[in-house]
Amino acid sequence: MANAERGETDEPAAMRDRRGPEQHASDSFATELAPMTSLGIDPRGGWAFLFDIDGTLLDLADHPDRVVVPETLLPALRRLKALAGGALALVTGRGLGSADRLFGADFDCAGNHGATLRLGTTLDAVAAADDLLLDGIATALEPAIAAYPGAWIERKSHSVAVHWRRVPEAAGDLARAVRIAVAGHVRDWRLIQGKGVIEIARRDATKGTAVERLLASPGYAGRRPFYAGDDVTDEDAFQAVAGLGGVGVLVGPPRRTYAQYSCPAPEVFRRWIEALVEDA
Ligand SMILES: O=P(O)(O)OC[C@H]1O[C@H](O[C@H]2O[C@H](CO)[C@@H](O)[C@H](O)[C@H]2O)[C@H](O)[C@@H](O)[C@@H]1O
Ligand SMILES: [Mg+2]
Repeated sequence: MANAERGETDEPAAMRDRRGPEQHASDSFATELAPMTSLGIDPRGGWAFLFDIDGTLLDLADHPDRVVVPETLLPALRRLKALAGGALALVTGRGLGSADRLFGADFDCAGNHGATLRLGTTLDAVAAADDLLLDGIATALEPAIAAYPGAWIERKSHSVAVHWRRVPEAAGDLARAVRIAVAGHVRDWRLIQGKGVIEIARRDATKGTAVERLLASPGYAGRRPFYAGDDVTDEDAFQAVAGLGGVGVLVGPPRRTYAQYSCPAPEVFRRWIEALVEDA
């Protein structure tokens, strides 16, 4: 992926955040991934299936509201959920409402990069929101955004995301503006440089903590996690899943990752899910 799309660096932001001075970027990263086709998964075999949304289940689009949920995907996910005894959850950077608009509220969902969790109909706000701070940051960013028509701010319950997918040349300036806006708050807030976006998110909630929380929840506890994701924020989840004896699949072009398996594209991943439930 181009630097402009990720921001200014190829190094996963989630990694930079976590790494202490004594560690090196290559620690624990896989250098070669096994193809996902070499994975033998029995959907009834005690797995908990955890899927990222954008770039994993769904192809990326130029705006989060313009993604398409292929009509074969929902029935396949429902069937997989049934085969897995209900242990299927979405783990996304989107807010819960945004995820539910795409998938219905049929699936458990960890939203906002781990800051929120909905299990069935039970909403568990894992982390406290800080509306005052996030509103202030969003307001402070408005002039920088206005300089680049096509860039925009997504204000979520627990984060602010600045999108530049439509104006990749804005990546450097906008990332800089976000760093400045968040400068006095880095003790509690971190930056996630994703695909065409930079997000301000809580430090105490990640997709890794979401995985751990899910796997400690009724219906998931005692199962082996299977996690598929595509972006830097999924690295926290891959690491958590590895620690729980599970399997991580990186969807998209190979890169340094804590996942052990690879899948070239969301379309291939969807076909894998469909074949898995058809064969079961
Ligand atoms: O964790 P995910 O489920 O992968 O969600 C990550 C972010 O997804 C959305 O933005 C990304 O997808 C958009 C639609 O394809 C795309 O236009 C944008 O450039 C991507 O960054 C969503 O808007 C964010 O809130 C999520 O954090
Ligand atoms: Mg993703």
